This record gives sequence, C-alpha cells and structure tokens, in this order.
Amino acid sequence: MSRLLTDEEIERQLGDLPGWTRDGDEISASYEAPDFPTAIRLVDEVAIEAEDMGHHPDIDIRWRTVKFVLSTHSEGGLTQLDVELAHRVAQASTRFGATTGG
Ligand SMILES: C[C@H](O)[C@H](O)[C@H]1CNC2=NC(N)=NC(=O)C2=N1
Repeated sequence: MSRLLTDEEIERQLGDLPGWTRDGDEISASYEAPDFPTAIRLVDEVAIEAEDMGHHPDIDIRWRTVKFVLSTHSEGGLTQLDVELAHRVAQASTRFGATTGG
C-alpha cells in the first residue's frame, strides 16, 4: 500500500501543508508552541496519532520548538503515510496553538 511517491505527487501534496519542506527522502516542519509544556503535550498527541497509524516521526524538541521529520524507512523514501502523518501533525498543532513559519 505504501509505495514510494513520485516527485510530482510529493510537490503537489506539500502545497496543502504550509511549513512543510522536502529534503530528499524526508519531509519536515518545525512548529512553535506557546510554551514548553504545550510543546510536550503536542508531542504526546502526535505519539498517539503515530501509534494509531503504525507510522512514526523523528522528533526534535528544543524549548517550545518541535521539529517533525517524516520518512518511510521500510520503503527508503516518501509514501502516502508520510503525507497522512504530516496532516495529522498539522491538525494537532492547530489544536495546541502551535504555529509554523511556512
Ligand atoms: C511493523 C511496523 O509497522 C513498522 O516497523 C513501521 C513502524 N513505524 C515506522 N515509521 C516510519 N516512519 N517508517 C517505517 O518504515 C515504519 N515502520
């Protein structure tokens, strides 16, 4: 089900994901939460979503900035699972008042 996406498919779908950029086999975005506890709650929410999907982000937390890096390791690149998880991260970020530069 999770075949690698083409360059065109990736670029088109990133158009619906403000703040998300592609770097080779990964897509990533940084979100700034109102404060550190909210950043941690955002990470906790994304952990629940990721576990639900069976698809997990790399996460970097620095004070109230949280960077999510997505790739499908089993396929060696980007699949629809990464796009789906990015949308879930974006929606959770909105709920927690976290914003992205994009
Ligand atoms: C069996 C299980 O679904 C796999 O190991 C999943 C777990 N989470 C994963 N997450 C990500 N980002 N890539 C994977 O290939 C992956 N594989």
